[in-house]
Amino acid sequence: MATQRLTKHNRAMLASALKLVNQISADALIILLEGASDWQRMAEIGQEHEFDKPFIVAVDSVEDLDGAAEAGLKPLALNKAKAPLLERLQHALLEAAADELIKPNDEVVALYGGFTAGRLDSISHLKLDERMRRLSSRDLQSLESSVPLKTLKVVVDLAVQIGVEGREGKPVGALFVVGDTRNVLKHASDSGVDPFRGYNKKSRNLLDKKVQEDAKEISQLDGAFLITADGTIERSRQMLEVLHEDLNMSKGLGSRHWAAAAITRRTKAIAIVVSQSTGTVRLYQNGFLKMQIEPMDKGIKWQEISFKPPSSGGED
Ligand SMILES: Nc1ncnc2c1ncn2[C@@H]1O[C@H](COP(=O)(O)OP(=O)(O)OP(=O)(O)O)[C@@H](O)[C@H]1O
Repeated sequence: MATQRLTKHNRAMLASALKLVNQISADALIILLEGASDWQRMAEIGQEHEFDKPFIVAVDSVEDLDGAAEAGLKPLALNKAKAPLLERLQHALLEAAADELIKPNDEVVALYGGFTAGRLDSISHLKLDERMRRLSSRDLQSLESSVPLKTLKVVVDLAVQIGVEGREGKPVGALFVVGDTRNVLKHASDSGVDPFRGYNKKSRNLLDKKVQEDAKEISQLDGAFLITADGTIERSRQMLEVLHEDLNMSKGLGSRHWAAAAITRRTKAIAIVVSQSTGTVRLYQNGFLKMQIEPMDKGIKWQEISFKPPSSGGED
């Protein structure tokens, strides 16, 4: 377990950051830490400054956050231990937005160690822009699907990772069809040996990090993943056979994207596709493109597509 001591220096920096939030009427404080800290003492320093805004503490591992919520802080697990500082900071903001701790256009004060290990030596005043909206789980909620938000977020995050990282230095595409699995199965057939078949449900659940890593490996193979609403991989390597005739798709999208849109037209499933050529993640529902996420350098940006019903012969 990693720790970060609340030294005299770190306490003084925390006090300055809290004062700054109050002085400039910022909306939240986010502290990037190297590990577990004295959460109780931190919360007390907050109280001493009459701090009543979101007090977010971000560390890499969820175990290090034990007791933070109980102390009245807002814990965030980043799982980004080896990433450069800016990426971790960006990720923390994105996660905080996704958890709706901060909002688009909010002003946030960030406290972190930029130069020396163990020392909170830097304070930034950040103005969030509209881009944050793209990360809100509200976008996923607005889909009004019977698939729980938790499952959708996990699959979208996994798809984004596949799009950004690829596999063994090569770009990889993927297709996840989530929910309404009974009906989706009527349009699916094996495209090869399914490596998940025969395993118990627990070892096929995408909420488990290990299973996510397995899915990344298998995404190199042809075909789609069929995921139940609770996140279980019901099948992988599935070829979907669905009629495309009443779909309007952007030019340049190939058969994987057509299959994704088409299956959501015929069933209540949501399809999440990673394009092998661009790393872009697209989410389809009812045959329509509902969300598009572009990979940007190492970070991610969410981009909401405004919903436009197709006109005859037009494009989506
Ligand atoms: N009907 C389908 N069901 C499941 N998977 C499919 C289907 N059609 C294509 N795929 C998968 O998509 C892969 C790429 O196909 P294609 O290049 O036509 O898709 P694309 O939409 O252009 O996607 P990309 O942007 O990733 O290239 C195929 O090798 C196959 O694994």
